[in-house]
Amino acid sequence: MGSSNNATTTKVITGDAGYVLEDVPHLTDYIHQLPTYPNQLQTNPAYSVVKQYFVNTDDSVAQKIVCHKSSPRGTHFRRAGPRQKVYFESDEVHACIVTCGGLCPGLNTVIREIVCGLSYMYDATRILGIDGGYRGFYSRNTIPLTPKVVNDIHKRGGTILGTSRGGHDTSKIVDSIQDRGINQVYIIGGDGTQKGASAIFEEIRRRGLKVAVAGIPKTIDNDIPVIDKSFGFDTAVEEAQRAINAAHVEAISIENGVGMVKLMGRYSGFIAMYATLASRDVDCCLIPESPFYLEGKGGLFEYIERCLKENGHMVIVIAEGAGQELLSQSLLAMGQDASGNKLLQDVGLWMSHRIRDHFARQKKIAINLKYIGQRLQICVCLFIFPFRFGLVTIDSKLS
Ligand SMILES: Nc1ncnc2c1ncn2[C@@H]1O[C@H](COP(=O)(O)OP(=O)(O)OP(=O)(O)O)[C@@H](O)[C@H]1O
Ligand SMILES: O=P(O)(O)OC[C@H]1O[C@](O)(CO)[C@@H](O)[C@@H]1O
Repeated sequence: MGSSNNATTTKVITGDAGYVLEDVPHLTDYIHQLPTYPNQLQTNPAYSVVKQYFVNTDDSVAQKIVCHKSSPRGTHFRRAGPRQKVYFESDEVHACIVTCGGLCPGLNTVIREIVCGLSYMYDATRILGIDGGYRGFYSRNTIPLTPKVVNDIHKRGGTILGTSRGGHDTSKIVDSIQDRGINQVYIIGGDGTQKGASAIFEEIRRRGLKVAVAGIPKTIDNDIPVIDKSFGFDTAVEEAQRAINAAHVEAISIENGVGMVKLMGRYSGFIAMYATLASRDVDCCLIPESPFYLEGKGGLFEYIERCLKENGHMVIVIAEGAGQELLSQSLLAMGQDASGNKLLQDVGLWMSHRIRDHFARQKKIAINLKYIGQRLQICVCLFIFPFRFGLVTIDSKLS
């Protein structure tokens, strides 16, 4: 097998029949002859009885499930999970957890499982919470975390650690990690957060520190191809259906009722699509991936007219990133948030006005449109997926 390291942290390892492993960086890349220790779970009856509990060091997961017999084996990623050998002894572990970016159901459950997993499975006793996202590393006091502290947090929404956008100062963050003697950093957040995590790891590598960095992907949108499902997505879809139900009730209760629901989804429409498919009350689902237009043949207005003539009511779901290109340039100039993300217009509200105006001008059908601009009530937590996320990450980081 050949291997190459580029300037960033991606390690690409190639093998027979076009096998490609896009690997994650590891402490051993820059600290050679790092001692290993037997994973103590091997002697724990709860885990040792489970056949194949431990992940083989060379296990990888294929990016694409479907392949042709003559096509190359394609890109693979390293499989997460517990290894037989670990690089940290229990009493050596000094971990910290930080949450960054927007909220997502299940954040507290992930925090809880990391703390309980490290404590009960690996006997770690020093775990800190970083207050208020990345900037909390250098501007706030830390929060000591124990199983007792996190016992009930999965019943609460949001993140007990707080979160923020912006404020990523790599050098100050790594200074803080170094000064506090932290050697495992668990970072929960979206794509911006993971870019930040990568920058932190690069600085740690540059300083030659024995500090493991674990990025735990948080996307309520479920838009990461490699994982089956991201935590919070199911909750979001369930909540979305409640909004759709409300819109449906509004629509069927009045002549030519149109219920319009805006759902989360800046760049991807998975929440909108799944909620639509589950509900069966939605007549039209607009998502960022699929362009559409309003006027003329095949346009949205024509479709609304047809639905109302056929059924007397209709429900429209729109993901918040859909149709942004239809808004005028002056409306689009909304600026950026502290992390540099483009701020979006309320496309649902804009669309509601356009639909009302169109039918008022046309004078053929008197529509009654109710708009539900649903910002998810992020107070519901998931149990199953966050639980698994927490554990797999700990196991992978120790090894
Ligand atoms: N390219 C980058 N390099 C370093 N840090 C970054 C980068 N992009 C974003 N960050 C930092 O990551 C944190 C979170 O980023 P951001 O606000 O974009 O949320 P996110 O992780 O993408 O989550 P969400 O999906 O909720 O938007 C911020 O503190 C931001 O400063
Ligand atoms: O309102 P905020 O904080 O910008 O974040 C909302 C957006 O974040 C995302 O979840 C992306 O992570 C979008 O789908 C969502 O619309």
